[in-house]
Amino acid sequence: MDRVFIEGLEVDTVIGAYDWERGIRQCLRLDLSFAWDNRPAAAGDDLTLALDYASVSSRIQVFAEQAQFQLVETFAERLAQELMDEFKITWLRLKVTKPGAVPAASGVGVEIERGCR
Ligand SMILES: Nc1nc2c(c(=O)[nH]1)N=C([C@H](O)[C@@H](O)CO)CN2
Repeated sequence: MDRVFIEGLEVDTVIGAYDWERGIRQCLRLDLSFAWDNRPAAAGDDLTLALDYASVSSRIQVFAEQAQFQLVETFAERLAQELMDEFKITWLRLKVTKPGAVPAASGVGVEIERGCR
C-alpha cells in the first residue's frame, strides 16, 4: 500500500500530567504516515482524489489548539481516531515527541499504529 506522510509537524497544546503544565502551552512534534492508494490521484492528476497532507495538517493544528490532555498517549489516541474518521484513513502510524520533557533526551514520547493496511 502507498503512503502519504507528514514529518516534523510542530503544534502547541496544553499537555502534561503535572500541575505546572496545566497552565502553559508546550510544543509537540508529530510524525505521521497514512496508508492511501495514490494511483487514482496520480492517474487524474487530481488533488480531490489524494489524501491532502495540507488539509490533514490544518486539522491537526485545530485539534492541538483545542486539546488539554495530560498524557501524550491520550493525545495520540484521540488524534488518530479523529483523523481516521474524518479522512477515511484505514491505517496510520503516529509518533508524538515531547521535546523538552526529559532534558537529557532530545525527545521522548509515543508511537502508535492503528487500523489495517
Ligand atoms: N508515558 C508517559 N510518561 C510521562 C508523560 C506522558 O505523557 N506519558 N508525561 C509526563 C509529564 O507530563 C512530563 O512530560 C513533564 O515533563 C511524565 N511521564
